Amino acid sequence: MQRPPANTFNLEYLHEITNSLDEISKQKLKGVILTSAIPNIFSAGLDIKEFYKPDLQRLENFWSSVQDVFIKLLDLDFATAAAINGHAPAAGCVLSLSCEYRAMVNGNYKIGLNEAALGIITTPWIQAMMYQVIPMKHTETALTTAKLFDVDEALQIGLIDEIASNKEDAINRCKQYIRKFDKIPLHARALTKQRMRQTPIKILREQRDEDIRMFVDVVMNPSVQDNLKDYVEKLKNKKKK
Ligand SMILES: CCCCCCCCCCCC/C=C/CC(=O)SCCNC(=O)CCNC(=O)[C@H](O)C(C)(C)COP(=O)(O)OP(=O)(O)OC[C@H]1O[C@@H](n2cnc3c(N)ncnc32)[C@H](O)[C@@H]1OP(=O)(O)O
Repeated sequence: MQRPPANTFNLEYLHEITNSLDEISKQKLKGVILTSAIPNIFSAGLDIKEFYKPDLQRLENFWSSVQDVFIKLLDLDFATAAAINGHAPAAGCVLSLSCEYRAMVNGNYKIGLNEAALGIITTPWIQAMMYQVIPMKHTETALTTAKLFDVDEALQIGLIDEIASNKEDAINRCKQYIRKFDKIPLHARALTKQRMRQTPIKILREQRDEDIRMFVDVVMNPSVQDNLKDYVEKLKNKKKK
């Protein structure tokens, strides 16, 4: 990913990603490794500008595109791994959770789902995605407290699989993970993966329209807009301090 300054996902970038995923899903690949070309930030999540004072039609398109990317990522037949070379809050964390394996570079980085702090509620398919990776009890506490974990904590609860010393090491660990499937028939691997991951996809497919309506309602709520205003200001003012 290379969308400076923080690899955030806006509508146009989500479309680009959708096209890339469509393209790579036609190829016979062994696996894909997601990482960031931006030092110290894997992804800062969804672009907050998309939901602060939004245009309604664009907001609906935006959330629909988020849903598309999520389904396409989870549905990829081949192995997916994340070399997390920096902060991975919110959708950055979801992106890594949608992969089968995660190696995170050691450093003063945070990973987790902090939506509640912004007044946004995590949707059931994201919750399901998270409790497929870490136990339900940890998921509930993490989501309700908007917890961002440091690297050691993330390893301890299983949010990441390994700690790497740097980006190259993280990528090599991802490659080693993907090589584990060299001798496994592709079809059997793909179907097993699909079945293991069907819960979040099923939840989302069954309620896509309702999910968009709920997201729009939450985002347009005046108190959420007030929260977002403060949050955007805080991010802007960080550099001035
Ligand atoms: C393959 C792709 C798939 C993608 C989608 C998958 C499906 C996902 C679905 C899941 C949906 C779940 C819902 C998620 C909701 C969200 O994601 S809301 C976003 C929440 N994000 C945050 O709260 C993170 C906010 N940012 C930070 O905390 C920090 O920026 C950082 C810790 C990440 C990095 O800190 P630092 O290195 O000090 O950089 P900064 O100076 O803070 O930031 C640099 C630059 O980026 C701007 N920025 C940062 N984050 C965002 C953001 N989320 N949106 C918009 N802009 C952001 C920040 O303002 C700075 O801008 P300037 O340089 O000042 O212009």
